[in-house]
Amino acid sequence: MTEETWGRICETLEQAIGKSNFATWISPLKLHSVSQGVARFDVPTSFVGDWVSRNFGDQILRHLVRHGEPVQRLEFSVAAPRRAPVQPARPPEPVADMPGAPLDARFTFDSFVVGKPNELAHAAARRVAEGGAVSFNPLFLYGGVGLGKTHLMHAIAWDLHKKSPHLRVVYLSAEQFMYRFVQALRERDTMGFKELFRSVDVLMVDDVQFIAGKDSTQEEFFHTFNALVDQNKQIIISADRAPGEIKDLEERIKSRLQCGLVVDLHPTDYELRLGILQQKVDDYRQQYPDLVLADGVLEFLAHRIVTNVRVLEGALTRLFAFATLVGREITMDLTQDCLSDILRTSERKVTIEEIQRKVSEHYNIRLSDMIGPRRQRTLARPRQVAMYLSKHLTERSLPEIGRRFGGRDHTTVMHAVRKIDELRAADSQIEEDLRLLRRTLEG
Ligand SMILES: Nc1ncnc2c1ncn2[C@@H]1O[C@H](COP(=O)(O)OP(=O)(O)OP(=O)(O)O)[C@@H](O)[C@H]1O
Repeated sequence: MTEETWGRICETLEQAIGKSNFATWISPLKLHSVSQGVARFDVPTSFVGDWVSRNFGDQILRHLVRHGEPVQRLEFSVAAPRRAPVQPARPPEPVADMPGAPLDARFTFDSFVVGKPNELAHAAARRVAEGGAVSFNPLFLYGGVGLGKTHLMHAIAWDLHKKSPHLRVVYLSAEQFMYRFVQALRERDTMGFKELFRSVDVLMVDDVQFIAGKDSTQEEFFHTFNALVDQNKQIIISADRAPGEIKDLEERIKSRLQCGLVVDLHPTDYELRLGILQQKVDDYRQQYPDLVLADGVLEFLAHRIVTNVRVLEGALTRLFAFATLVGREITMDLTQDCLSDILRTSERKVTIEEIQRKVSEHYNIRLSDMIGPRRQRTLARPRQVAMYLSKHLTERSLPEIGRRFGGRDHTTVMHAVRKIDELRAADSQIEEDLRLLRRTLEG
């Protein structure tokens, strides 16, 4: 199909669905190809693709057929990443034959919001991005889903590219590493594979937990790792958990991964979520200055969507798209309507029973002692911790919490909460225990 035909179809569509809808949804589509009954379009985001497919798919299909195109199906794929808030000055030239995956232009240090939960990871990433002498090798970033590990790795790569364009910086997922390795095995070119990976200056492998249990890939990864460390080349690794906790990962790899700096990206807190939302809004306003957002909407979202940043971003994108589509200001009502499914699944549903179970596991006491009458310190302290967490992570009242802890009085719960607050300030072990427990419970 020619551009001209698509142009004519667009004119008809614009009349049918109105200027504003057309500008929001159809203009961003780029016809990629029509072949074997499938018309393929590039879209700026998967959200736009889904929306167009659901709301305008039939109309587009009808028009294509009316213009003589034998199309039975439409396909939308994300062509280029969304515009970055601050674009890197110049995208890096891909190094010929390098095995890396492309970098996302949005994932830069400028667009990374720093808060308490990620400040250490951010500082370490910045340090590595400065280049120069390798101070810790590898840098191992870990944390739950969607907390910014990939973002930081890409940011390092962008910065290194900008500062030292000659450096061979390679970013890829552990899955891609395995895929390349299997391909090399199939083509009997493992030497080529080894040479390629050993010639990089900076290697970043994302989601390394993927190679756990995959014996020969682990073996190859281990040798690549050692060869690069011996040459004093920087390695950056990410995973969803600490090296020691990755099941089925060889011990020697675990210990290698622990040799450098291991940093944890903690689950986001309210302030960080709000900061990220504010940054996205500022970014969006550059494109749509007329965006009207009622007071309290961002605070509401930051409070309610605690799962991960990806979900938070998705919620905001949907809200923007919806508001643009219907030409309405983003009010609290619109937010609740439009995001009801996300809000439902993001509700924090920690129960007192869960807290009791996790806390007794953590302190290695019996669950029955959590609610039982015994009062020695080794049992009373975990019980107080569990009461404290029940107060902070559930909506239960003090009397209700007391009842669930073996029928204790609400003043006992109050005392426990106060006691743990005091201990937190004085005893870093308690603070660390609480951090870990919160993380497992909320994660
Ligand atoms: N601190 C932050 N500031 C701005 N954006 C963030 C931040 N943390 C995460 N994000 C955004 O959240 C999304 C998910 O982040 P990312 O892909 O880096 O997560 P991840 O930790 O690699 O997760 P996964 O383990 O699922 O791959 C990205 O769009 C990223 O830009």
